[in-house]
Order: sequence, then structure tokens, then C-alpha cells
Amino acid sequence: MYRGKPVRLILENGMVFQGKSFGAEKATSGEVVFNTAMVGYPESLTDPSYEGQILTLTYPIIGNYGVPANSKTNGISDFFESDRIHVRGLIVQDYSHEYSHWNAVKSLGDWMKEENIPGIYGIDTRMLTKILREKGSMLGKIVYDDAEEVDYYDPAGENLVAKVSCKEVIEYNYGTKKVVLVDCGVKLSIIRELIKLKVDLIRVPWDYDFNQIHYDGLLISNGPGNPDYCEITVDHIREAMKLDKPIFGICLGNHLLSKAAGAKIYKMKYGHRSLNQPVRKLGTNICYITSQNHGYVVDQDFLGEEWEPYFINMNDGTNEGIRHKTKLFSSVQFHPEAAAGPTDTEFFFHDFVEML
Ligand SMILES: NC(=O)CC[C@H](N)C(=O)O
Repeated sequence: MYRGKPVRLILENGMVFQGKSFGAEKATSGEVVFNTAMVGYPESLTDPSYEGQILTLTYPIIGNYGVPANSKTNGISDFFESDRIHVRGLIVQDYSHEYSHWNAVKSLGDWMKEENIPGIYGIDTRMLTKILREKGSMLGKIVYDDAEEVDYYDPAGENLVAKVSCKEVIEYNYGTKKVVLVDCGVKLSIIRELIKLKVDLIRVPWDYDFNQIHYDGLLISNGPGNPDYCEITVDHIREAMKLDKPIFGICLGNHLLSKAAGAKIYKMKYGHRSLNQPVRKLGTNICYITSQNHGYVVDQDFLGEEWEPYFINMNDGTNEGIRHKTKLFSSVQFHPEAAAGPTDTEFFFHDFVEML
């Protein structure tokens, strides 16, 4: 049954898709990207790395398990990846007006209304994804027949990390070993993983000079947008490398450590956004199935000679991590904290804490 106002999705190449609205009734624009996961919309919507993007989901039935309460433990949300929705819009095939789940307290549409985020359904998202795969990620907008148009918005033109990073230092004192977490738009699951392992966590803004702090290990978080906006963070990482303390980076953290190691970053045609990306550990036949959400990737050909590629994507051969040949510096392009997705690579957090 189709309810909701008529609304259109327009791509920058001029293609128009007619659908119905759910969530907030407002026009929006952003970069249209697709995720092929079957579950995980509460996690994806609140993942700060989606800032500036309109997300389309290929799994056809969305909303059927509702949205959990924003309950918190020690001040940290139990089920979300940040304190708000970061996508600028959501495109789905069949929106479930009814939901059922032990953990749900509201519908996806009601949550999006509260957070002022529009959605469009009734779109063949698999067809749309084929178009995005063919032509590459595109800008797009969701517009109402009876309302004002909006301009295309290109997230690449803005420093999104500055928008989503914490504004001041936040401490989580759960242990003795001190870990500095550079918050470029950190997913809360990363913080939950580290707290579980009982470290003393110092979460600092993306541009904070953490080299003035005495710490045992440095973790560089995920985050949205073009890594070229984070040159100051790269400078701080380069400085930190002189200390020989363990450094680990996740996703945008892989881009930033790689830049500090001399590599270049480029934008992929349509990115990796799913919960089943196969990565192989180089020099072995070990393959992990990983959770991913990134549009930019490391060109490992420019890595300094003290560095080596660590993991490789088995679908398209792109870089999935780097490591220093002799020091405890490494980073991965995928998400060991999962959320959503497989927890097979969660051991990276244990390994990192062991090194401290
Ligand atoms: N999840 C992330 O950290 C994303 C990294 C980067 N913003 C990209 O899209 O490639």
C-alpha cells in the first residue's frame, strides 16, 4: 500500500525517479551512494562517515524492524553510532510502515521526521544502483512536486570532518593505558570496543595537537569526506611517528596514516559500502569478510619504502590497509568494529591494546 506525498529523486545526469515520501517532508540534496547490506539502517544512518550523502539501500524491505531507543551506558549510546542521523536523505524500495522487533520503540519514518531527514520509497533501488555502478556516484536531490527546488550539494567541497568531530577533549577513564583517539567523526562502536578493553581513552578533535599529551597508543578514527581536508591531522601523525608508540587507523584513519607514509588518495568510481567485502591479508591466504563504508582509497604505489600494503580487496584489488615494516604502525580500510556487519576482525582492538 502506497502512502505519502509524491516526491522525485533527480540525479545530476538528469534522470528522474518518481516515488512517495516518508520521514521529514523537505527537499534535500547530496551525493547519492549505495549500500548493499541487508541490515543495519540505524547504524548506517548515524555513522558520521555518511555526512553529506544520500543513501540508497539495495535490500528491498526497509523499516520492518523499526528503530531502537537511544539508551545509554556511561553516557554512550548503546545502539547508535553517533548522536544524530548524518545522511541527508534515504532512498528505499519498499518502506515498511509496520515494524516489529524486541528492541524497537519507533518507526524509521518517525525517527527521520524527528531528525528532519527526508526519505523516498517506491524506487527500484537495484536498478538505481546499477546506474550508479555504471556511471559512478552522482549528486542527486529529492524534491516535492509542490515545493521549491533545491540546488545540488557536493560534499567534496567542504571539510566535513570539522563538522562532525568533537569540539573539545573528552575523557573516558576505564584503565591505566592511555589511548589518544583522534575523532574525525568516530563511530561510537570504536569507543565501545576500547572501553570494553579497559583503556584510558582521550578523545580529541581532528585538528588537536595530541603530541603534547603523554600517551601509550594512538588511534585515528573513521570520518566523512575527502581526506585532503585533514592535512593538519596528517602533520600531527607524522610527528607522532617519531615516538615509536603503536598507531592504528580505521577507514579515514587508513587514508591519513597512508598520507603520512607518503601515499596518495583517490576517489573510487562508486566506493565500497556493504557488510561482505572480502579482504586478503597480503602474504597469506587468509581472507576476512568485512564491513565497509568508503568512497576514497589509498594508491599504495606511493607508499614510502619502510611501509607495505597490509590487506587487499578481493573484488577489485584496491588497497585495504597498510603497515610499517618494523614499527607498530598499521591501519585498515574496513571496520573492525563492524556495526553493522561481521565482527570477524574485532581482534584488531585486542591486538592494539596488547601492544600498548
Ligand atoms: N568510513 C570512513 O571513514 C570513510 C572515509 C572517507 N570519508 C571515504 O569516504 O572514503
